[in-house]
Amino acid sequence: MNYTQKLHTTDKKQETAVLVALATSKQSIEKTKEYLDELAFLAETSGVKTLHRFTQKLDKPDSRTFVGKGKLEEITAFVKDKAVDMVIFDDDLSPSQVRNLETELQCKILDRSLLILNIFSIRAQTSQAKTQVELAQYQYLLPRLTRMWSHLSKQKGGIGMRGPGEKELETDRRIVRDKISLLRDKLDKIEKQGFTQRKSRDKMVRVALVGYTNVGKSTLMRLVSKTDVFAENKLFATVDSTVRKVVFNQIPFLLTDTVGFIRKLPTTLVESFKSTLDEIREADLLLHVVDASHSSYEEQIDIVNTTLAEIAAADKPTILVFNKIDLLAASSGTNGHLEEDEQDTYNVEHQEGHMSLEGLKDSVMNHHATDTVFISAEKGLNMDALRELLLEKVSQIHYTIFPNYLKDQVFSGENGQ
Ligand SMILES: Nc1nc2c(ncn2[C@@H]2O[C@H](COP(=O)(O)OP(=O)(O)OP(=O)(O)O)[C@@H](O)[C@H]2O)c(=O)[nH]1
Ligand SMILES: [Mg+2]
Repeated sequence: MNYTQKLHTTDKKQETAVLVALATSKQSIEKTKEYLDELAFLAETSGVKTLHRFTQKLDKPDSRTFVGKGKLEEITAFVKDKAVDMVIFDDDLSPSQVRNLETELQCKILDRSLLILNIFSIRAQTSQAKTQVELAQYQYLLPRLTRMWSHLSKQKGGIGMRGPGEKELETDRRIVRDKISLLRDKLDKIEKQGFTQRKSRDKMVRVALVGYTNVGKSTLMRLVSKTDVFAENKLFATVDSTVRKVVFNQIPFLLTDTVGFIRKLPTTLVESFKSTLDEIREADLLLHVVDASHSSYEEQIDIVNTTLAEIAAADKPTILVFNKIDLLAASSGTNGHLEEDEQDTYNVEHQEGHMSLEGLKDSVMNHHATDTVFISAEKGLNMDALRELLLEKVSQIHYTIFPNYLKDQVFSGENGQ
């Protein structure tokens, strides 16, 4: 697909963007700024450089052009002056808004969903994940197939290019619908295989790592399962789920690393990733990993819980794992210290005004009734506490599901290793 063409750092010239978001009656200016940080990080993960951010206070988005007239002129001038490749909006735009904005700005117009879809398409490794992303992209595209929004236009490169005429559009829509049903069939087949695979693992307790993107799930997975799992300071480093067998004190369990969540995760993505998310839905225990150093960790917990509810995986036994405690303000003996140049600006920005580990613990005690543990997966801090809690929970579940486990082990002559 043309509009999903990968924006890579390998491109000769790095693509540039300006970001736009509104502070509305429902969204404070502080929140808006924070969302823009995240949007810039998403752009960076896509290989796009952010040159400037525009915010505007409006009660609600302008129905024609999202921002008001004056702000649009300001953005247009900047885009012309700096020959900016694209303007990225933090909220979804209607097809007519896209049309009007394209006419005015004369460059590519993207929204957060499209950016996330693009990153997923870069990251997907397995044929299942690739198919899921492609399905999500076509579903995103279908209602937006207007004159200005077609992927089937000539090979101009980049994402969100100008489209063809009305007649070709009808053909395009038909092609997209056919493609969607084809991809659904393909996914059905892959899912059937996956189901058989999962069934054959029935004899073990299943634990899934869940959490907001970039909180350290893969880092923790690597530490616990002692295997190489890809982790990176980028959003959505993991799109495919990985399963590893872990044995603690003779109790085996399966640990799954899963795709991270984010605010405004495109619904088409959640839908087409349903089967990957089955790993979460079918888990016996969730390790909900939280970036304790992020100023909005509470909101991120809420977003994860909401997404879990959407995929029918709420109300499972859960351990809240507060990670990255090495980045908290030093006041406790367990704190590690991170060299300043080891962190990128994103982390630094979010470190300002941070509470200490004690402050965090107090606040968590007051808000969360679930089991909690405070660790640093990167520095290996407090891992014993996590292991202990995990072992306790896993054994509980293990002996509930497999009451005859020990007996079976003895009679089959295995030692449970
Ligand atoms: N300082 C610090 N950094 C950490 C810690 N754990 C993970 N990180 C860093 O956080 C970044 C994200 O880690 P990942 O393990 O890729 O996070 P993830 O949750 O798997 O992210 P996605 O797959 O993108 O959802 C990486 O740069 C890690 O090195 C920690 O305890 N302390
Ligand atoms: Mg990951």
